[in-house]
Amino acid sequence: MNVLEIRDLSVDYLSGSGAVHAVAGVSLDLRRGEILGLAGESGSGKSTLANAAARLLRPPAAITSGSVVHRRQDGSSVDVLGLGRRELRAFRWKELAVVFQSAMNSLNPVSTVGAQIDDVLRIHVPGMSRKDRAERAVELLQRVGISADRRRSYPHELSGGMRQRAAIAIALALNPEIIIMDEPTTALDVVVQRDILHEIRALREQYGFAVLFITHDLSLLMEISDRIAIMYAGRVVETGTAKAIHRSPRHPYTLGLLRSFPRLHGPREELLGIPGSPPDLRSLPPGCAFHPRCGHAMAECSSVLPAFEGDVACLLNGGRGLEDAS
Ligand SMILES: Nc1ncnc2c1ncn2[C@@H]1O[C@H](COP(=O)(O)OP(=O)(O)OP(=O)(O)O)[C@@H](O)[C@H]1O
Repeated sequence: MNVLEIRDLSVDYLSGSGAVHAVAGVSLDLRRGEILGLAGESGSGKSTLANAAARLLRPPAAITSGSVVHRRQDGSSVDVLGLGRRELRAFRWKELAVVFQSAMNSLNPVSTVGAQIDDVLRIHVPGMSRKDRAERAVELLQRVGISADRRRSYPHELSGGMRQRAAIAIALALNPEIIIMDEPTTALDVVVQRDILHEIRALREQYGFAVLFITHDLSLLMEISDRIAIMYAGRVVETGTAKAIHRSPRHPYTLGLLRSFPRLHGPREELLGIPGSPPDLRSLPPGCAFHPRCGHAMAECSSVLPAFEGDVACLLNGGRGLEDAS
């Protein structure tokens, strides 16, 4: 069952030199309780897509088409793009929370982490006593591996990893069904990063929230995601279980991404990278936007836009993409 359904979503950044089509007709489901990884090179539209789903876009960004629907556990649903300001305030934190790349951007520098959790609880759970809020704050911090006495710390007094944990604790405060994490650990060193990611998985088991997890690092995503969606030039070009994407990527771009990151386990392989650079989103090449960089491109790839069929948008092998990439 889905908890979030994105349908045919398009987002432009309007600028003097023409509209940047950052997200172009994306349809994507986030299933209840899953960790869905969203990967793609810088500029492929991952953050724009996530921010649109969380209603965090600001001008010059404009949603030009599509819908985002949150399906609640009780069977009711929320038209996210149609929410008014007041409804939006209730929706955020309670039903959907976001953790950003830099915890410094999500945390308030002049307030202790305990006070910030308290704020969320005070505003959203009016009947909750001060004592219960304090207890809940301690419980949340402990859940993410921060000791109770740290609740009196200001963000600048914490390490980068601790700040990120604190941001996650705040996101968990109201038990949302959806958490969007935009490169939440990118700024951290690899060991801290992996610790936090494994903790997110453990918390997910406990609380059952679904995560839309964004990073450009596919090998990291493989470790923690149940399913993965790959974006290129504003479109989702492949989706699949982490296992399937790892074993047999169908889109040549996915294969290129896989080969551009060192593996965390297994034999060392030469890193190949993807030749060329992503296209200008103001004027995409005709056909498949990846064709100028694709080692498998056929003549028709430069004129026919591949439809997203099954799990992949690629014209190879009658629309099935790569048959065997191993
Ligand atoms: N405020 C803006 N005005 C104009 N263009 C923008 C703006 N913000 C983002 N873009 C463009 O939209 C495209 C998608 O950006 P987005 O940040 O969503 O990609 P991303 O895949 O999340 O990249 P990254 O991994 O670098 O965050 C990029 O080409 C970017 O330059």
